[in-house]
Order: sequence, then structure tokens, then C-alpha cells
Amino acid sequence: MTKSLSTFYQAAISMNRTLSLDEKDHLRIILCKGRVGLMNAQVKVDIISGFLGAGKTTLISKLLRESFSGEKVVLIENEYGEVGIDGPLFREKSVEVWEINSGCICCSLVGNFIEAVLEVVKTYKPNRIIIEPTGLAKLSDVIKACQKAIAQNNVLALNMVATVVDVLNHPSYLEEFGDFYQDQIVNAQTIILSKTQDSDRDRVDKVINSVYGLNPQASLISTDWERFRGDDILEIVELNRGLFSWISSFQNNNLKKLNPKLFEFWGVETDKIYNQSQLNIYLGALRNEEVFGKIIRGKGLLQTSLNQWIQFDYVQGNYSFREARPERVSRICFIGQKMNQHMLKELFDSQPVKIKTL
Ligand SMILES: Nc1nc2c(ncn2[C@@H]2O[C@H](COP(=O)(O)OP(=O)(O)OP(=O)(O)O)[C@@H](O)[C@H]2O)c(=O)[nH]1
Repeated sequence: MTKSLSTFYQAAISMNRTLSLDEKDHLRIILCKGRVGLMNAQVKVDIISGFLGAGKTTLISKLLRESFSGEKVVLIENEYGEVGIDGPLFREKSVEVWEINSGCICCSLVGNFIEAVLEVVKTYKPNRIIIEPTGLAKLSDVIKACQKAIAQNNVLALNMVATVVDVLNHPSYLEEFGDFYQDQIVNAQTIILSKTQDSDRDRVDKVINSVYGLNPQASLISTDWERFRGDDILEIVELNRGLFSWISSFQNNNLKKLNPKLFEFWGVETDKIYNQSQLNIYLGALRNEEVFGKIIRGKGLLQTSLNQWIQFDYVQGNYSFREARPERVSRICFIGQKMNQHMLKELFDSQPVKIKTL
């Protein structure tokens, strides 16, 4: 598959026009005009952005599993709250993880971030640094922060600026978070749609039109991730680069930052042991906005019995569980608006309370 794809990209590139692979390989990849160019990066800097719960961590896990063979990779992970949940996920993979928590690398932690990048280069001498900003980060500011780090060490080169777009929630995020949400799309060099397997064709097409309308320059990947490998994604992104022209034209337009006060964070570390069927009820109950406020995103790494741990992911009312490796303590965090933190505490950090499910 990689071989035929490569040939196809080359053809697209040499023709320098927009092509869709839809009919051919059932892949729907739109290559943009004028984005071709190679860089001899000594340390590639890849930014993988996307709104809360879009699928950044899932995509990075896939890339780590299926790509980068022989490369030394360091992941700089920025989680919004103090309770890091995703870090342990990566520990089992062959990657060094730097966590920067309790703030955003695009604003309050920009200095820490630049220091971290420079320190990572010195300490690990990696081939590639992957940066996963929080879902609330403003991509144009993350790019600026990377450029500042690059200006201080010319061994670094910006390689990939990708944004993961959740097709299930794109329309509502666009409406609710407007300019801020658009900033992640407008400034991406590659846009990778997630959750397309859970959407019908019509919805995916509408999201493609919307995204493409916002950023006609971007390459867009809308295939279900199960159907192609991390290597293929990298190939699309890295072949279709032309970053130099793109960097100089990236959009900032003095957009207002998303007011962090609009969002609240609640998290807890606890040695409580949870019961999965109860958790099912609790997470289902969170849909009740009148009681809990608006819960946009939640995650937890929880102990369910002596040796059993699970991770849950909650995104806009949908949630899933998967097995996890044992940790020191259970951790939970939620991000939302006008959240009823008292009720969250009652539910997840105290004795079970009686709740009404929707
Ligand atoms: N079905 C489906 N689920 C997905 C896909 N991508 C991500 N998910 C699920 O969406 C949830 C959130 O995914 P994450 O990868 O943690 O999202 P994230 O962007 O890192 O989230 P934040 O940590 O909030 O920034 C998890 O339950 C994933 O399993 C996808 O392409 N298809």
C-alpha cells in the first residue's frame, strides 16, 4: 500500500494540483497546491494539535507504534490540569516523555516550554520531538513558541504541524468556540479527521467542506485510521511539506485567546477503588448539564480491584473504557464550563451519592 500511495503522491505533486484518492484506494487525501519541499532537519519538531478529546494521544500512540523506526523520539506533553493522565500511557512505548502540566504552553508556560525543548535536545539528542499541546492551546501561539526555540538552536526544524479534527463534534465546537477553535484549523499544515468510522459519509463530507473552506491550503486526511498505517500518515505529511512558504503566511490575525476562565478544570488523585458498573452510571449521569454543568472532556486512570486498572475517556457525553497498567494512585480530571465541582467531588471522590441518570 505504501508503495502505491507514494507513487500517487508523487504524481499529485508533479502535477501540482488537488487530487482525491477516494475512488482509487478508498483513501480520501487531498493534497494541496504548492506545498512541496524538503528540509534536512536534524531534529524534527512535530506539533500535533486538536481540540479536547479530538484524538491527539490516540494518533501519537499509533505513530509511535507504526512509524519512526530507528528514530529517537521525545514527546513533550502538555496537559491542562495538574493531574497528568496520558503520560503513563506512553511509558511502555520506546519514547521519552516530558510532561508540562498546570497551564498552557501557548501562554502561561511558554517560557517553560522553550526551556524544555532546548533541554530535551541537550539531554537526549533526539531525531524527533513531538509536541502535544493541550486541547485548549492556540495553535498559532504554539507555532510561535516553537519558532522561538528554533531561533535559539538551529539544529531544530519545524517539520509537521497537524491538527486532529473530531468529525462528531466539529460543528458544535465551531459554533461554540468560534475563532479560537478555527485557529487550530486555519494554522495547520495537515488536518487529520478522527472518528470517521463512527460517522456517516454525509457528515464526513460536511466536515471536509467546512475544514477545507477554513484552510484550503492544508492537506486533509479523512480515512479511518485503522485502514492505514502511521507510516502512510507520515509520508503524506512529510512529502507534502513546503513549510517555508507556509510558516511565513501562517494566520494569527490577533485573534483573542480563548479566555481560560471560560473553562474550568477539576481533578483528583485518590486511593479509592472504583467499581466499573458504578462508573458507567456516574459517567452517564454527567450528561445531565443541569446537575453537573457542561462537561466537555474527562479522563481517568482508576483502580477497580487489587491488580486491575482501567482508563476512561469522556468526550461530550460519550465515554469508553480500556484496560490500563497499574499506577501509584487513581487519577481523574474533567474540563468543562460552569461545572458543579461539588457534585463531581461527591461522585468521584466520596461515598457514592444517589443520582438521577438521563
Ligand atoms: N472511534 C474513534 N475513537 C477515537 C478516535 N480517535 C480518538 N478516539 C477516542 O476519543 C477519545 C479521546 O481520544 P484522545 O486521543 O485521548 O484525545 P486527545 O485529543 O488526546 O484528548 P485531550 O487529552 O483532551 O487533549 C478516546 O476514547 C479515544 O479512544 C477515532 O478515530 N475513532
